[in-house]
Amino acid sequence: MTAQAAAAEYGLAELNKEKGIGGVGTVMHRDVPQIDMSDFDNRKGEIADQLWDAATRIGFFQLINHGIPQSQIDAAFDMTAKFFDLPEETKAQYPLGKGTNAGWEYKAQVRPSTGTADNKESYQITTPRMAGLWPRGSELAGFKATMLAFERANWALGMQVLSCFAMKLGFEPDFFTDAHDPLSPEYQSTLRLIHYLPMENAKPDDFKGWRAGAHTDFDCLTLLHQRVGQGGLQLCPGKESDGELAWTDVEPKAGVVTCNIGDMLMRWSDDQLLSTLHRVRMPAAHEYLGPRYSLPFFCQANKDAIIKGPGGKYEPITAHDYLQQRIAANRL
Ligand SMILES: O=C(O)CCC(=O)C(=O)O
Ligand SMILES: [Fe+2]
Repeated sequence: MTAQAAAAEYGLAELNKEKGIGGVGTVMHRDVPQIDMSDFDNRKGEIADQLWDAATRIGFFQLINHGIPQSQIDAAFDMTAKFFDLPEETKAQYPLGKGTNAGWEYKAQVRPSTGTADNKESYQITTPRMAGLWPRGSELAGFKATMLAFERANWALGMQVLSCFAMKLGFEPDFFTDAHDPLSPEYQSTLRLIHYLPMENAKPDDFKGWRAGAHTDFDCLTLLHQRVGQGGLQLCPGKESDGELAWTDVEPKAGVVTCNIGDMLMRWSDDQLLSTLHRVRMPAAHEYLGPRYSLPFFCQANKDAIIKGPGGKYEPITAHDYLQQRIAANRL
């Protein structure tokens, strides 16, 4: 089989797993490990052990003492709310280009698991592709500076986590940092601002959909910022299962950054690190019905990085080819 045919087959297998998982399922409690990142340089061995344990068992973990100041996270959320409050005509000047992960979309992301669009709008920041896509200072002062600084803070934290996985996988400590070099034109890590629409005036039928349908992330590692009181994220390990899926709530907590492994790192680790299925459910009628904001940062290896696991389980593929397959499938 050619490398291309093997890649196509792999992509299809991934997608087939995502079909038929759009059902409601049941809910159960599972522990999401918390990992203390303080004194990172001295405690790196211990932190790497904990990250490895979490990532090989459940694929999700929450970082505490992670070094991104709460004031910076709050400022990013404030700017996010202001951005989505802009008039539609203003936001429409900065549209998401197909397959670029840069710009604004409104109810455009269709998940293979549900076949319908997520009930949200989002704005993607992928730094080399932002020409003409930033709101002007006269439209939203301070937005660009706040978001660029926040993007870089997330990148740095993501690279600390990835350096632990590099160590465990037998790569050089900066192996993933080089593969996510932000100064390269091939850089494709993305900060996404998400606004899930308020449900106060929603019709009963609207509650039947999903804020974000079940999916796994395409990237290596996702760092997710959530607001306390704006829950709804649920995870479900073991996406192979064909019975009814059991989902676990991941409650937003003060001071934590919730992380999950994506498909790219799962492949890069020869399937040792788990990319776990997750979704954002609608609130129930008695719960908080206001808007929900979240800020995921996707560590996606640069386009020219070659994804090749230490044990060679899969054919090498560039991160570009790998991502294009997945983005095309989600029709975004
Ligand atoms: O908004 C959230 O809590 C999760 C978002 C998410 O899973 C994604 O954008 O991939
Ligand atoms: Fe996700």
